[in-house]
Amino acid sequence: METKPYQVGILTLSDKGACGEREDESGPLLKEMVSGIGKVLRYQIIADDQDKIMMMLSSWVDDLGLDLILTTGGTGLSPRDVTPQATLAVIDYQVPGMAEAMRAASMKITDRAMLSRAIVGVRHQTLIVNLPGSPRSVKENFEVLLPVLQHALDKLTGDTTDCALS
Ligand SMILES: Nc1nc2c(c(=O)[nH]1)N[C@H]1C(S)=C(S)[C@@H](COP(=O)(O)OP(=O)(O)OC[C@H]3O[C@@H](n4cnc5c(N)ncnc54)[C@H](O)[C@@H]3O)O[C@H]1N2
Ligand SMILES: O=P(O)(O)OP(=O)(O)O
Repeated sequence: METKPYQVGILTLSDKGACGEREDESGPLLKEMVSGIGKVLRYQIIADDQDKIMMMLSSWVDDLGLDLILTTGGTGLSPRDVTPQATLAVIDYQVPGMAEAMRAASMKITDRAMLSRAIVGVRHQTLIVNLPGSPRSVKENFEVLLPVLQHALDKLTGDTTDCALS
C-alpha cells in the first residue's frame, strides 16, 4: 500500500536544553526514529512552561496543520514537569491505549516507567504524543508505537478502508 509522507513536528521540553546548558539528544533521536513515517517540518527546544507549550502545540496544529507532533521531556513529577497538563489543555480527546502500551512495555524494563504521565491525544486531525525526556526512555517508549503509527495517522486523516485483520 502507498504510504503518505506525514508532516511531523518535534518539540523538546527542557529547561537546561532551552538555555543551552545541555545538548538535546532526544529530539534528534526522534527525528531519526520517525523518518520512515514522515518529514520533520518543525523542531524546537523550549523551556518547561505550560503556556508556551500550549501555544506551540496549538499553533503547529491550527496554523501549520502538522499530522504528528512528538514531544519529549517534562512528563514526570518534578514541579516544572508540565507537558501532560499542557497537552491535556489543547487536545480534543485522548488515545489512552497508546500511552498505556508505552508504559506497560516500559514497566518490563524499569519500574520508574510508572512515573511518566505521558499523554497521547488528538487535536483536530493531529496526533500529539508525549514521550519522557531521556534518550533511552524516548527509544524504549517510541519503538512501542512505531508499528501502529502509520495506521493511526491513516485513520486520523480520513482513510475509510476496512481495517479488520483477516
Ligand atoms: N522506557 C522508559 N520509560 C521511562 C524511563 C526509562 O528509563 N525508560 N524513565 C522514567 C523516569 S526515571 C521518569 S522520572 C519519567 C518521567 O521522565 P520526564 O519526562 O520527566 O523526563 P525529564 O525530567 O524531562 O528528563 C529526565 C532526564 O533525562 C535527561 N534528559 C531529559 N531531556 C533530555 C534531552 N532532551 N537530551 C538529553 N538528555 C535529556 C536528563 O538527564 C534529565 O534529567 O519517565 C519514566 N519513563
Ligand atoms: O532541564 P530539564 O528540564 O531537561 O529537566 P531536568 O531538571 O529533569 O534535568
